Amino acid sequence: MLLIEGLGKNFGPHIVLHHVDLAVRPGTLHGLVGANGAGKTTLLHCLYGLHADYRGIVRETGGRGIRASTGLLPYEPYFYPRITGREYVEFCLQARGRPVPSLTGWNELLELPLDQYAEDYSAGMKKKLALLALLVQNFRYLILDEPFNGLDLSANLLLMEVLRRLRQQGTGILLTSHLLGSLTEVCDEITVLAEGRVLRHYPAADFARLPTDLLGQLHQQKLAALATLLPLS
Ligand SMILES: Nc1ncnc2c1ncn2[C@@H]1O[C@H](COP(=O)(O)OP(=O)(O)OP(=O)(O)O)[C@@H](O)[C@H]1O
Repeated sequence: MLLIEGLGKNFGPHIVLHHVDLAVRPGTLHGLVGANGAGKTTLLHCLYGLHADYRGIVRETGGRGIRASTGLLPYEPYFYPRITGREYVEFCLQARGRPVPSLTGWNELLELPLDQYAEDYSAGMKKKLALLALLVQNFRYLILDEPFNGLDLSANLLLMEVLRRLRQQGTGILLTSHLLGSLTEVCDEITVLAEGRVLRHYPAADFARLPTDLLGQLHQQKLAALATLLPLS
């Protein structure tokens, strides 16, 4: 299990995360939602070890360490100039000392032009390429920052099915998204983050309440302003 206990993080004087607790269990899909700037990406980066200067505890309970067992899909994957898609995946595997398997099977699904330069890919193709580099590695845990963002409709549906099957195989997945419907479709639990604090953890049985809760809790002031701008007749 990936465990976050009492996580706090500042950027200078700005407190971005306040004592956050969260668990990613094997064989479960855990969604993380929150407004722009709520601290989702910062939380994922602390969990993966991209920030070291946080408070609290972040650990993998199996003893293998988070980096060894976890793959991260960044919000905006970066690709070095003048490397092809295939070379990018090979680089990711070699950096971890892993053998490079055939990419054919997964790429029949993702349909990427692997011998073209990755920097010339569209935004959606770049996301698929970063996903491909994760999918060929059989991680025990995946941390996915906005995985649906930029993907077309069929790729989104395909990704949801991939996530369901990974869960079935025991992979623990933490993912952020602004697409609440996609999260409620696939997740086992959803955590709502607001201004760096956990507002509430929702088990699947409570998902039906999420849209109303989010509108009420996160946007009370905005709903009042909207009532002035567009009053209900
Ligand atoms: N490197 C940084 N230096 C200073 N402030 C930062 C840095 N990274 C993030 N922040 C601030 O931390 C806060 C949380 O940012 P974060 O990217 O974690 O939010 P988010 O919930 O992922 O937002 P979004 O939904 O827009 O992606 C924001 O106020 C942001 O400006």
